[in-house]
Amino acid sequence: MAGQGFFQDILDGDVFKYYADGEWKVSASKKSVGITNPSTLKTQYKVQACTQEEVNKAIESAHAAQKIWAKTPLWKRAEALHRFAGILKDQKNAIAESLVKEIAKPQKDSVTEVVRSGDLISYAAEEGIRIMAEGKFLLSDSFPGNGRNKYCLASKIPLGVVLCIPPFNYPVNLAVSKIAPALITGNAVILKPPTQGAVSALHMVHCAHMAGFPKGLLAAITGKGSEIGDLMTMHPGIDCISFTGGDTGISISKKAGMIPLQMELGGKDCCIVLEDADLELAANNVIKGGYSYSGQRCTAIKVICVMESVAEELVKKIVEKMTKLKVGMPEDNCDITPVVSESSANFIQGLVEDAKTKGAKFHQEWKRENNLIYPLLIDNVTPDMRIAWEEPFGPVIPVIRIKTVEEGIHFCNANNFALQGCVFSKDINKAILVSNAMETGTIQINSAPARGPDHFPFQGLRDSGIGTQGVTNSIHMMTKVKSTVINLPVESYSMG
Ligand SMILES: NC(=O)C1=CN([C@@H]2O[C@H](COP(=O)(O)OP(=O)(O)OC[C@H]3O[C@@H](n4cnc5c(N)ncnc54)[C@H](OP(=O)(O)O)[C@@H]3O)[C@@H](O)[C@H]2O)C=CC1
Ligand SMILES: O=C(O)[C@H](O)COP(=O)(O)O
Repeated sequence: MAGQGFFQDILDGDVFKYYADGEWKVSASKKSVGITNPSTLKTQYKVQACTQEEVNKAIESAHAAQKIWAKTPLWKRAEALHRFAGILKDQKNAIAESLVKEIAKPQKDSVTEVVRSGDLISYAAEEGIRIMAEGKFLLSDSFPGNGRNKYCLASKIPLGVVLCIPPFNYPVNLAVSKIAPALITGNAVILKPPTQGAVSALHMVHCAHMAGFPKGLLAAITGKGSEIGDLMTMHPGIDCISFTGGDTGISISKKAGMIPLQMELGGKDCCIVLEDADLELAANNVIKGGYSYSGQRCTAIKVICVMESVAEELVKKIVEKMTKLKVGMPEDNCDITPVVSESSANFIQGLVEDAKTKGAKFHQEWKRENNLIYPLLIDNVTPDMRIAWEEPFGPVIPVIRIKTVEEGIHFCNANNFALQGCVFSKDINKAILVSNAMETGTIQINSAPARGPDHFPFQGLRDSGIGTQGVTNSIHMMTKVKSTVINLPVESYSMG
């Protein structure tokens, strides 16, 4: 049960506390925010609705703690992160339970998310030591007109306080993907968990608490993003924002000050299937890459552009494999579980109805039971249909039949989103040419799009984000350069 046993300190009655100054606290607001279980439609958990004063205080404490943390030896920082990772993985089943109940993630995927998060933390600890231990030594006479009378020692230093805002679909993994790089580089962290996913995130934070970080270094402030989000993203005490989510990120980028931003937003990942593709492989990847977690992944396949000569055969294979998808509840490890909210389900339904009205071919009947949407493959999709361009974030995939490869590349590049994509072909040379033409952050050749493994660079272009994630890139992004120049009275080689 959430908030029990190892986690008993984080619960106050039926409301989970927020975390600041190294303690679990009850907000002065005396208000809470309900978290609806997507499967039961009932309030599953409640979290504190924190106040502006509590936001201000947490950021103030974070700055104080960060000064001390920045002076903590790198190996000690790494040790604390390894402890955090170990405790988190020990608690994988308890945290998985809250993931199942607040975001309807299948139980097996929920456990995987927690284990993957522990691995990411440990990797960040080691990668961070290597990166932060290295600086740069420059000689002045390497630039024309200069003698060798200046030695420049350049090193990486922390930014200060990093605001980490993860989304509902990975409230643990996409939180630690921000928190771990921030901490190993000597920053403090303010975490604003997604409302749906907040309890899982708070359980993760308790593992960090038990690992023994300095008081105030990490805070978890709960409350609706629409209510306290601006307070945090526009706060003068925030030195960096790392955000993953929807187009909220675009509005945040317009409000934030002169600070480094790392934004990973939506995606419309295009799957181009060429005539020489291994269609069995392609079909298997559409199933795995398009329908897992009910398509609620920014890297999910969101449109298939298949050469018309092989379209019938590919569609037949996909449709047949779709019949094997288990539809039901996350507790039963079903493949297709309820989407995160009624509003999301309604949005998906809107896209489907639009496609129906405009003449798309449905290979399955539309079926919805509350937030549970049965998987659909919508064929003969044309550019006038919304689903050709918009991100359903649900178990619904459009198929566009193309006559030329260029048509597929056009669909990929004409979309506002540009996160990932994939191309299936047995000819690696052809696949590389197509990959190079697809203007997205990542292209997978002969496999479905995916963010993992988590040390790979991961970036969105256009409306899919700014900056690059992936452990190494996040570490670099959460630092700035400090130069110390030693000025010699004469050229350093004057003697001898
Ligand atoms: N790129 C990706 O990996 C993901 C993309 N998405 C896209 O986003 C859409 C909506 O998903 P959702 O998770 O609701 O995404 P949102 O962008 O609405 O929320 C993402 C995070 O931002 C917070 N937030 C909301 N408003 C503000 C604000 N004004 N200032 C600061 N933080 C804020 C949310 O908190 P709160 O929950 O309290 O609102 C949540 O923690 C999806 O349909 C999908 O298209 C969603 C998830 C992952
Ligand atoms: O934001 C998301 O949805 C995730 O970055 C996708 O990660 P995954 O490819 O590992 O599911």
